[in-house]
Amino acid sequence: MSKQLELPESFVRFLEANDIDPSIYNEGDSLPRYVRLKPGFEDVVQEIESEINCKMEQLNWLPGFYSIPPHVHIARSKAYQQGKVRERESNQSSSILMSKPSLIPSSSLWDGLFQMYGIDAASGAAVSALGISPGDHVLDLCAAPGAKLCMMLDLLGDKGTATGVDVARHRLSACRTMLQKYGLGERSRLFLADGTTFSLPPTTNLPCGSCDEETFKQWTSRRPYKERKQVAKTRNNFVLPLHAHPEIVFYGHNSGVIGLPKKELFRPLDQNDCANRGYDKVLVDAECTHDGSIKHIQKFEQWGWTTLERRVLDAERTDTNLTALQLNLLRNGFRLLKQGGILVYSTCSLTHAQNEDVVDQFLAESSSAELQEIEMAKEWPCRSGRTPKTVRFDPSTSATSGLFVAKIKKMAPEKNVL
Ligand SMILES: C[S@@+](CC[C@H](N)C(=O)[O-])C[C@H]1O[C@@H](n2cnc3c(N)ncnc32)[C@H](O)[C@@H]1O
Repeated sequence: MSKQLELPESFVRFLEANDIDPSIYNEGDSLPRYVRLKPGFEDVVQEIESEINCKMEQLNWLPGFYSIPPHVHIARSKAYQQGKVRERESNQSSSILMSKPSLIPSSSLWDGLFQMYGIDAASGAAVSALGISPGDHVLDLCAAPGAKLCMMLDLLGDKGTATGVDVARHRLSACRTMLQKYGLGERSRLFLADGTTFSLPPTTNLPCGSCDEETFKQWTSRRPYKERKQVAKTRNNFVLPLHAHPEIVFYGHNSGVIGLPKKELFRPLDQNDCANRGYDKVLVDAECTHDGSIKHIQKFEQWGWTTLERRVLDAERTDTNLTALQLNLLRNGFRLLKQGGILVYSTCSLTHAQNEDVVDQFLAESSSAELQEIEMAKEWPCRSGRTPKTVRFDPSTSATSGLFVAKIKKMAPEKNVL
């Protein structure tokens, strides 16, 4: 039976003000968990099932995704932990690993288990809406901790690049760890930067510096003394100070960074250049109040409801700031998009203020932005948002976490009619 959550009065008031039914938070225990398998690993489902000791139900509406019972925590499962030990002791690769040798990062044998990702199906749908093809240059403007970025990289395969941006250093470090853990770092770059002002193009050009210019060498976690000093100075700033320059915190071998002159990487895109040299796909998975993420809200029972008041409601109280941030992230993400490129705006809030209102305001001011029908959404367990063509995953009907998704295309700028 689902557990009744004792929501604090202030949160209930927030829900009422935003027309959100508080009873959705009682569903948390019955919502399934979702996992995604790296492409090419579909044939090892049975082996993984016996590892985690439960059945994985394939989703017929989202390739590569499976639901598992709510109580199964993959990372904490006995099978998972024993799997590690067994591999270490016997020093032999399991059949899971043996079956796809080319896809497996070489760091350690039991990394094979890391070809399975914990990611909600609604989040997977938002990434699918981008329609990523191998060879695209993709930008994730609010990337950390990185579950969606990993999926974007898997969709790119061995062509194209992914650039992840986030304003929180500790979250971006977790994102870097995740990319490395899953062996996905090769084509990615991570920047600690403000997504509302980030302006660096994808590194699609060949290095063009003269020999005496300082160029990027192979990425190493060891930073030069000058950089370490700089980082130490800002260590207590969990979030990047306003107007700070972007800092590159990771780049992979095939991300286009190695061999590039340092000043070249940090040369911003010219306003007029974006349409040609911008990104093919941009995800703006904006900072929000997270009220649609039932499991996230449930966690405050352990963390303490005062933490919820601080993290969720304070953010909401500074309402204009949060929605202004979302609008500015959307504006900048769209600016960095190539002509013909696709942007997806998503949040895990169920409020109209952070979703339809933001998108409507953006569309009203951007003549080259066109809201697109998400064709594949016809198969998704979602419903239309208040703005036609946008979609919403409602936890009570979709059996996923709550999510709003809007897909926007950059059209040719309208000619001035005299
Ligand atoms: C909803 S989370 C993103 C989740 C992520 N897309 C994923 O799939 O793991 C929102 C993120 O936005 C980041 N953020 C907040 N303000 C930002 C800004 N101005 N620029 C870039 N990132 C920002 C937060 O640090 C947070 O990591």
